[in-house]
Amino acid sequence: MASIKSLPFVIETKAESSVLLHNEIRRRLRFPFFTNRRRRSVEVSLINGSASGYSQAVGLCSGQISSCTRGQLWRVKPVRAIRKVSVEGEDNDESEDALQATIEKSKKVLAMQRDLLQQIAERRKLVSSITSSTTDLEEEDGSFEQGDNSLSEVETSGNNTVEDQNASIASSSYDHSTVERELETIPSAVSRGFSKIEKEHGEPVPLNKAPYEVESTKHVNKTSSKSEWSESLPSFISTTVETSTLKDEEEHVDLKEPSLQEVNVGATDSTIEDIKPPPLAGPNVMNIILVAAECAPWSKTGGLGDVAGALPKALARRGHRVMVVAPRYGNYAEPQDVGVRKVYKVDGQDMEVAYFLSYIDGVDFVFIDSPIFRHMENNIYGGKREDILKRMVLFCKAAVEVPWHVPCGGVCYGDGNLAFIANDWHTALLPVYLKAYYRDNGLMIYTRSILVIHNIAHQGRGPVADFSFVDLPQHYLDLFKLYDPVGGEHFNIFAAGLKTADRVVTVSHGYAWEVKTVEGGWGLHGIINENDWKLRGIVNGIDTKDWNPQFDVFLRSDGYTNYSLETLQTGKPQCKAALQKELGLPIREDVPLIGFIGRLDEQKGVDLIAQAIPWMLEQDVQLVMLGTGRPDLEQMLREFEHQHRGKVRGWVGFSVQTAHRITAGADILLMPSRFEPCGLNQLYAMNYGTIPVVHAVGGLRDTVHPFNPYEESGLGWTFDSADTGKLIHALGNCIYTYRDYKQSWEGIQRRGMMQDLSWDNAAHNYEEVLVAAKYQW
Ligand SMILES: Nc1ncnc2c1ncn2[C@@H]1O[C@H](COP(=O)(O)OP(=O)(O)O[C@H]2O[C@H](CO)[C@@H](O)[C@H](O)[C@H]2O)[C@@H](O)[C@H]1O
Repeated sequence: MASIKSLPFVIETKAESSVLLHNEIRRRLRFPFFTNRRRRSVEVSLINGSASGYSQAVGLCSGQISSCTRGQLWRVKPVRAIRKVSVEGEDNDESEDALQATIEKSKKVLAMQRDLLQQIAERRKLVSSITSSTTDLEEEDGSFEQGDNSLSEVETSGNNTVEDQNASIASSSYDHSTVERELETIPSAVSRGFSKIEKEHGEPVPLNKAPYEVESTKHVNKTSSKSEWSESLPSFISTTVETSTLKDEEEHVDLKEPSLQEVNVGATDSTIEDIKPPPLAGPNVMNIILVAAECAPWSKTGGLGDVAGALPKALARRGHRVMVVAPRYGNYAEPQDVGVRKVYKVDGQDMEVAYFLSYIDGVDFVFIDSPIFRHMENNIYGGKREDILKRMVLFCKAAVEVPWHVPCGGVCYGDGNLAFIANDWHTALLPVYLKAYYRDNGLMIYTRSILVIHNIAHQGRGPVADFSFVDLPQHYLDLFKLYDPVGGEHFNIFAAGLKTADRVVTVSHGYAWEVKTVEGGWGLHGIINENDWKLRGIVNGIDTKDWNPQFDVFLRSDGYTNYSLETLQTGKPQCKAALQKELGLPIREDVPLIGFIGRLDEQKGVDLIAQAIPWMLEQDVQLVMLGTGRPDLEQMLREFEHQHRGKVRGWVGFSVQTAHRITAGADILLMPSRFEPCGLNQLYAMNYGTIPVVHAVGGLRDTVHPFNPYEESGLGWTFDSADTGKLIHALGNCIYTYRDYKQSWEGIQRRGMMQDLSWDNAAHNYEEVLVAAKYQW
């Protein structure tokens, strides 16, 4: 059986009209689903005559071509393979040239169609998201603060699946005339297909798993299934033991999930196949597993949680099969126990893990459950050094094997065409385990690992003796050993991860440069420079659904309001008044309200704000600071508030709702970070029409272009060194513009809000890195 999915082809024919052409094609290609309903499986049009006397037609084939013999496929040449296919009975340069010209022409036409489709799909996405947000508005009453790991929030996201499918039609290359029809029918077609499978198999089969993907995954899974080689497992892997009381996971699949055959039958349902557009990632489609110690909205201490919650969805929108693996710190409402149990050895002790799964917005969210993670959501990186280390060891050991053990939509990911994305030192052991336990032993040989640096200041350092915790062959010790003047000779997990990962990404271009310097590399600059060839900076995006003033669920009560570019002039002042009221500050529209949100530590430059406060108090401004962290800085916040109640609020705590409300209600966001790998708050701020004043480092320099009053360009104010005087200078200019140059101010706001800050660009760049890793040996 030859299978071609939405593949452009060129066919040569003597048919003189499109009716005859269609008839000929129907005769030549026997389509199993070529019924009236699926007539558009083949779209063809006559293009021109060729030297051989044949006419040429270009078209798109989006069905499965079955039972094709060479004879039946005579003169049908997939465009991509055109150079390789020799046409029987014809070896003519001239006709090859003509054919080539036709291909080029058809490519251009297809590209134009794709652009058009993209525009249509984006508009439809916008319309449907506005509709869904209106619905949400009526239904929504949840809050992150109570029941933080909000079911309501996640359910809201879950609703987007259909929209996302709809949006990704952008990449479809159907005939233009069919586009409108396609778009009209998609939502209902999707939901029909979805509910049909759900009904048949009890559990939804993810829509992004096309039949051929399921089939190939099945194959991968079969060929790389652990059970096939478990007889000869090296001793260090055999620490993975299944508990005797538990069912084999294959049995579990049989009982709870549809069988592979059933999945195939269901998934090849013509309705679903009909609406499945080709993935944006094209032939680069991969299985991707992002592994992180936190993942919003379930767990979050900072930007890493936001990234783990949002980047995977953008990768899934490109057509990849994507999973996130995070520890299960609490009793999350949505993820369900998949019934699989495994045991891993950590520091000589057997530890059992369970897996909880939830499929949201095209992503499989898998949570690893173990007593050592439970109730740690407010203390993810807390406790004794050895205890943190043990948690990360267990997490990484279990995460590497998730693609073998956790059936998602009925089918495990398997280890072919697979890449892990590990994040920061907490999961930097994953690339090391992947190499030491598996690839060094001929297992998972097609699996790759990317390590993302979100913050190199935290490295998982300890005494060299800590090596005993990570349970690796002795010759791996050198990977972890690092000497620097501060720590002396020590054990360094980030160092080992950076050396072992196939590729390294950091979260902005500026920071990619900084980590190679003595000042920015925090002792790891040497290793990073040695591995410069595999380092790339990719600026973070933002979740434009969660962090969007138009849809923000935290702006729907207490006097706040949703607003957009069109309603900026009324909506934002309303949010400002609501914030002033909520915090007990004088409600004044004319006073510049300055916000700060972030961890209270050295990195965020809170001390610079502290030094600037006497100056600020001389101005007619209000200052609101939200953060947790170093006890002395927390105390400082409380004292500021206590001493200057009419002007300053210092909110010590972690409140997602308050963070959203400050972002909406403030006029100015202050980020005097000493270093900032990317920074998300300035991106959120710009999306809300709040003007950032930042120290131009790392991602802040990449993303906040300074205001130029002569050209009326730029997005905020920057200062070039972590110095209180410079901060005051920049903030002073900002306040001056706020007061005296209203039009310029509005221009900055509007430019900020009009940027495309979504994850889509970043996801495309990550894809390039993943593909580079895939083909690297
Ligand atoms: N008290 C509080 N209450 C509620 N919410 C709070 C809060 N304190 C912080 N937050 C939230 O946590 C996130 C912080 O993200 P950042 O990117 O600014 O910093 P962080 O240093 O944690 O991340 C690291 O990783 C990210 C992701 O790559 C990089 O952008 C960054 O530069 C790097 O330091 C934001 O969503 C913010 O609103």
